[in-house]
Amino acid sequence: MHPKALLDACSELVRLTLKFDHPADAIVSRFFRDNRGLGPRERATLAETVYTVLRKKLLFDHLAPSGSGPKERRLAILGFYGPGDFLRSALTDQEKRWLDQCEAVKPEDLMERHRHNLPEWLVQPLKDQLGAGFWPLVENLNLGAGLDLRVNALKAKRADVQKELQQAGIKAVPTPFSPWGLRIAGKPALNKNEAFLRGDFEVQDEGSQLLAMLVDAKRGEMVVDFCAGAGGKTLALGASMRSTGRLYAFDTSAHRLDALKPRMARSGLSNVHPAAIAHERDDRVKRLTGKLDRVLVDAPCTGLGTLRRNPDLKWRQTMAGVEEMAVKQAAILQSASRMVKSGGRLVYATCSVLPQENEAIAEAFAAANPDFVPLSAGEVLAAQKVEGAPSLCAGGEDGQLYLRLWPHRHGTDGFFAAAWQKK
Ligand SMILES: C[S@@+](CC[C@H](N)C(=O)[O-])C[C@H]1O[C@@H](n2cnc3c(N)ncnc32)[C@H](O)[C@@H]1O
Repeated sequence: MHPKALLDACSELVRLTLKFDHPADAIVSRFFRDNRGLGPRERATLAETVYTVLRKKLLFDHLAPSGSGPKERRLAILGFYGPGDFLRSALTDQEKRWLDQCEAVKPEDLMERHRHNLPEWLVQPLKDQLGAGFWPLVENLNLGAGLDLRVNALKAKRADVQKELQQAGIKAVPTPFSPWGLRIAGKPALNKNEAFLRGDFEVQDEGSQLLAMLVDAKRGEMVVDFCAGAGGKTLALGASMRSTGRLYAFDTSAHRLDALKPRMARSGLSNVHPAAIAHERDDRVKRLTGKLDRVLVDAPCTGLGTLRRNPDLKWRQTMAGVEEMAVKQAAILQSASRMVKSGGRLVYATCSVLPQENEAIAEAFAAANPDFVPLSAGEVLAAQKVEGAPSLCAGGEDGQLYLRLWPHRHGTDGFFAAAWQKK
């Protein structure tokens, strides 16, 4: 594609994304579906340009007014993903001079907001938690996320999958904490890979794998994945149960559960029972009162732990939205907890980094439910020989009560999890 045409396409995609009426990944996928002639390189340029604009929106909004032409074009020029001379061949002389000026701006001369590119309401909660770690997080969020795989322990060994990928020209290294994880450099297409089609692995962030380890579902047990969605964690739980026992995958979205079905077929699991529920107090839930060995509540959340891959979320969420979400999270956790049997385990998890969705929910639940005894996430993971388990945790007297993962510290998305045992 000619550089000018590619820049025009980038500008159009930036324009569509900045309406914020749908998630950026959905808008990008739709754009690709509508423009089937785009090659892999052009797609990469388009997607990365849009994601850079979303990541650095405050800075680019600050620089854009000094240029001319449609705003989305100026933003696409600033965020363009690709060689500088390729981009410059699409620009007018005036645009080239403007871009030179923008590139000459030194970070130290910028205001703080133009360096962190975060909405104000999100800055303080992050600074309060991270102190000096705030800026390393900011830098990490700009790098984008890697690609992690979870090897399906039911079907394959990690070393064998690693070798097979290597033979297919894909370099993968074991993840540092999860015994099932492989981390891949770049973003190779995997959906036609033979090992993938055989069900030997799934794409899953190492953080999600660690959540499944915290649940530690065993052979023959009765387990519920309460907010199963497309079943990422369901599949990990099913494999750790070695496809025995009974694993219910509940979700209010039948549409999301539908996406679990082909994954289940590949995985070889025969113990998974997906079921759409109307809400968290559904009759299905009531019928299982006191019957479950393990219940995972992977609660709906703001997703602010996934900003590396979903940078639009910081512009699509608000503090009012967080508060609304917290009410829902508390209600789901309370209702799901009724299914746990005496001696059983309850795990509450989010992919958010905000205490309002995490510690606050866990603390309020613990205070209202003295029959649930908090478990130390650090101890649960150390018992499964997760290396450096305490470094993955925070909270409680010994700093090991909750699983608390951060992109800049652990190379995963941001995750929180709390676990309890029912008396
Ligand atoms: C964080 S996502 C789950 C991701 C999934 N566990 C995975 O690993 O791929 C949260 C899910 O909660 C579901 N949900 C929202 N409200 C719910 C409710 N009241 N009861 C059960 N599920 C709910 C959403 O449809 C969404 O799929």
